[in-house]
Order: sequence, then C-alpha cells, then structure tokens
Amino acid sequence: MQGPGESSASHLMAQSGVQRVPSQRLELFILRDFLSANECETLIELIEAERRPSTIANHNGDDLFRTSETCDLHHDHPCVAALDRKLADVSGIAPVYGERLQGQRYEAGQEFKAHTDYFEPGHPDYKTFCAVSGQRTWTFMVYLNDVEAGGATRFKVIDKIIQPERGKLLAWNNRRPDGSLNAATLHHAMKVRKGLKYVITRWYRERPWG
Ligand SMILES: O=C(O)CCC(=O)C(=O)O
Ligand SMILES: [Fe+2]
Repeated sequence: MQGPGESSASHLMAQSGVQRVPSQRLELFILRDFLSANECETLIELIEAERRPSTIANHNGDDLFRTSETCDLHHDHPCVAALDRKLADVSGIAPVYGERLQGQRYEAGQEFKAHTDYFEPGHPDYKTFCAVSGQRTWTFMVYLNDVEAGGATRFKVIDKIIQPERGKLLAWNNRRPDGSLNAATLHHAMKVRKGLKYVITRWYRERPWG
C-alpha cells in the first residue's frame, strides 16, 4: 500500500507532460521544462554561493566515489520555497516527508559512481540512518543546465542513460511496488567531461523528516 511519503505511477502520469521511461523493472519518469531558465539560473547562483564537498552515507572506502560538491538549500529563499511547492505538486508528497533540498555541482572530471539512494540494510549505520524518518522512498532530481560534455545519469541495470537538460525533472521509486528495495535503481552520475553540471536532489522518506 502507498504510504504518505510515496509518489505513484498513476499520480505522476496524471501530471501534464510527464513521461515514463520504458522499463519493466523500475518506475522512472521524466518531465521536461519542470523549471524555467530563470529558476535554474537562480538556483545555480545559490549553489555557487554555498558549496562544500559532497558526502556519502554508504561509504565503501573509495574516496573518489563521489567527487562533487553539495549545497544545502535554505527554504526561506523564495526560489527554494517555490521549488519545494512545485515538487510537492508534481510528486503528490507533502514537503515534510522530504529531506532538506540540496544542490549538487560537478566540474570536469567529477562524478558520483554507481550507487542506490536507499540505505543498505547491511550497513553498520543502517538503523541510525532510518531511525527517525525511515527508509528513502522516492528520488526527485532536476538538472539545472545543459552540460557541454558528459554528466549523464546512467541506470546501468536497465540500460538507460538520461542526458542532463536545463529544467528537466527525473523521478524514480527506490522500491518496487511491493515495497522491497529495488536494486535496478542503481545509477551513476557519469563524469562531466567539459563545463559544469548542476542538479537539485530531493529524497523522500517513509516518515516526516526531522
Ligand atoms: O547527478 C546525477 O546525475 C545524479 C545524482 C545522484 O544520483 C545523487 O545525488 O544521489
Ligand atoms: Fe543518487
């Protein structure tokens, strides 16, 4: 059964312009022009102003696993508040189930190697990660710019490569419809080859964030 921290294929397909990426194994959706050029530009400025090295929850000893930078976005900024509302509308999930909005910035040579967004049940800190807000349910991410070369998001289990495109939303269910974790969500933010890449990430949880 669908929990309050989850979106659904039927809700997303009822939103104007949403397309499902064909796959039997994964619920993956695209919405072009989710954000306007102006919105993307403002968000990029915010990311530029407050970036710090990205971290990873399921650390595996590879220091080059995620080489990008991250920015925690402040919801009191009107553009961030507007993004929060737009994500709530398109996902059907109340903002309180979302982790804090983040921006990610990659320069040439930077990547986030193949990973899943859900917390690995075998990880020593699994219980801590999930204690308050539960497991991650859905991922919504928005590309803020067209990248000069590289920087695509590759879902290698289902053999799909999504190209960054200014304003494009990508959303997927980290679990199968029966609630089990879906390893077919494995994705790799491939190396930027030329220029910069900026994205917004929003991870939703089973229970309110806090
Ligand atoms: O930048 C991308 O294409 C994907 C980012 C990602 O997978 C993440 O931040 O979890
Ligand atoms: Fe990810």
